[in-house]
Amino acid sequence: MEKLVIRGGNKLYGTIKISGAKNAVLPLIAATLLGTSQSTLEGIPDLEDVRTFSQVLKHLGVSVEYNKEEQTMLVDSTVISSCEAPYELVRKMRASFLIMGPLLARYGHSKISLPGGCAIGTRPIDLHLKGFEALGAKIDIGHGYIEATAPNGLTGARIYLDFPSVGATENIIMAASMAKGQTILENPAHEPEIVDLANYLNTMGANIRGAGTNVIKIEGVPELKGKVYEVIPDRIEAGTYMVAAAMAGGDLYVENALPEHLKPVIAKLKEAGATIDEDINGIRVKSDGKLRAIDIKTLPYPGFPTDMQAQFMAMTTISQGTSVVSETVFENRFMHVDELKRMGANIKIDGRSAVVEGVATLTGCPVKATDLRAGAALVLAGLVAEGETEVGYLHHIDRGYDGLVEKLCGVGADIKRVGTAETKKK
Ligand SMILES: CC(=O)N[C@H]1[C@@H](OP(=O)(O)OP(=O)(O)OC[C@H]2O[C@@H](n3ccc(=O)[nH]c3=O)[C@H](O)[C@@H]2O)O[C@H](CO)[C@@H](O)[C@@H]1O
Ligand SMILES: C=C(OP(=O)(O)O)C(=O)O
Repeated sequence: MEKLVIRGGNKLYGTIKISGAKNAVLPLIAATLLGTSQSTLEGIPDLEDVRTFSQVLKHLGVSVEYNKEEQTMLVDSTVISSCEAPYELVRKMRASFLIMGPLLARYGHSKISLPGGCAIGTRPIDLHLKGFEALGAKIDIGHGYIEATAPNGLTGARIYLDFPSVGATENIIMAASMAKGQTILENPAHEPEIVDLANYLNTMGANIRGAGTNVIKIEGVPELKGKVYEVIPDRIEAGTYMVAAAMAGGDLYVENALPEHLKPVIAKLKEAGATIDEDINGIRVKSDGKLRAIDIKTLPYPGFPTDMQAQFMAMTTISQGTSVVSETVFENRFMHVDELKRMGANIKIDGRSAVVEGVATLTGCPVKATDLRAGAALVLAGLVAEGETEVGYLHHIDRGYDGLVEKLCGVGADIKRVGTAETKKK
C-alpha cells in the first residue's frame, strides 16, 4: 500500500501556488454536457476526481481530452450516445450525480446509479430530485438506479430549497438553464463554486442572475454552446496550506488564493495567533507555531467551510487551551478524531461537537486517511509531530490535492510517498 512518510518539525518558507478548484471544476465538467460544441476548460487541477469524471463523460460517448501539462480539458459533447451512468463510476465520486441536471435538460432522460452513503454522512439527494420534479420531470427509483424523464422537456418553476445544498443548487441551475420559461430558486447555496458555474453557463449563452445571493433567477434558453473558461482557484487547498504554515511556523505565500473566498479561514487563523497579509495575487501567512485555542462552527457559505473543519481540528490539537469544533453540515464528519488521538491529541466528541484540549506535542505513528479532508488533517498533524508519521489510504487525498507532496516539499517539509499503488476504492 502507498503511504506518505512525514518527518515533522520543519518550518515552511516560500511560495505554494494554488491549483484550480476541485469543487468548481466538477460542476463545470458536468455543464459541458449542455453545450452543442466543444468546451475548453482551463486551469484543470491534476486530481483523481477529474480523471474519474472524465471516465463518466467518456461512458456517455463524449470526447474528453485532458492535457495535464497545459492544465486544459477539451470536451466535445455535440453528440451524447448514452444518458446512463453505472454504479462502478458513480460510487467512486458522488459529484458524478451532477450529470443528471444537464442530461435531463438536453435529452429529457437520465438514469444514474444511486450514489450510496460515504464516510462523512448519508448524503441524500432528495433536494436534487425535488427540484427536478418541480421542473416537470418524473422520477423513478428502482434496482439501485434513479431514472428521471421529461419527454416534453422541462418547464421553469419556483423552487425553495429546504437546505442550501451545493450539489442540488448546481444540478437545478443546469437543468433550469434550458427549461421553458423562468425558474426562481430560493434559499440556494451561495458558495463561490456556484457563482463560477453560473458564470460559465452564462458564457455558454444561459441567462442566470443572482448566483451567490438568496435568490437565483434562470430564464431558460433553447441552446447552449461550449466555450473557453478558466476555473477559480481552490479555496480549500489554499486554506489547507495556510493552516499548515500556521501550525508548522514560518513564512508562506499562498499564491492565487482569493481572500474574499477565505474570510472565515483568515479570521480564525488570526484569532489563533497567525499573521495574515493579503494582496492581489495571494495570501501570506506568518507564524511562530505558538497558537491559541479557537472555537469553530461549520456552516454553509459564507460561514466556516465544513471542508476545512478537519484541518482546523488538527491545528487546535496543538493550540494552547480548550477549543470546541462543531460540525453542523454533515452528520458524521469526525472520522479524523480517532486518528488524531492515536498521535496524542486530546479530543472528546460530544454529539456534533468535539472538545479539543491542546497538547504540547503530537507524536508520529501510522494513521489512515478516512476521507479527503481527514487525510489532509493527518498530513498537517504529521508536519508538527515528533518523529515519523505514516499516512495510508492515499486514494482519498489524491481525489482532491494536486501535487501535495511536491508543493509541501518545495517549502521545506520532509514528506515522501513510498510503496506501490493501491487499488482505488471509495
Ligand atoms: C463536489 C462538491 O462540491 N462537494 C462539496 C459539496 O458537496 P455536496 O454538494 O454533496 O454538499 P451539499 O451542500 O449538498 O450537502 C450539505 C448537507 O445537505 C444534505 N443534503 C444534500 C442534498 C440533498 O439532496 N439532501 C440533503 O439532505 C447533505 O446530506 C449534507 O448534510 O458541498 C459540501 C458542503 O459545502 C462540501 O463539503 C463538498 O466538498
Ligand atoms: C467532501 C468533499 O468532496 P466530495 O463532495 O466530492 O466528497 C470535499 O471536497 O471535502
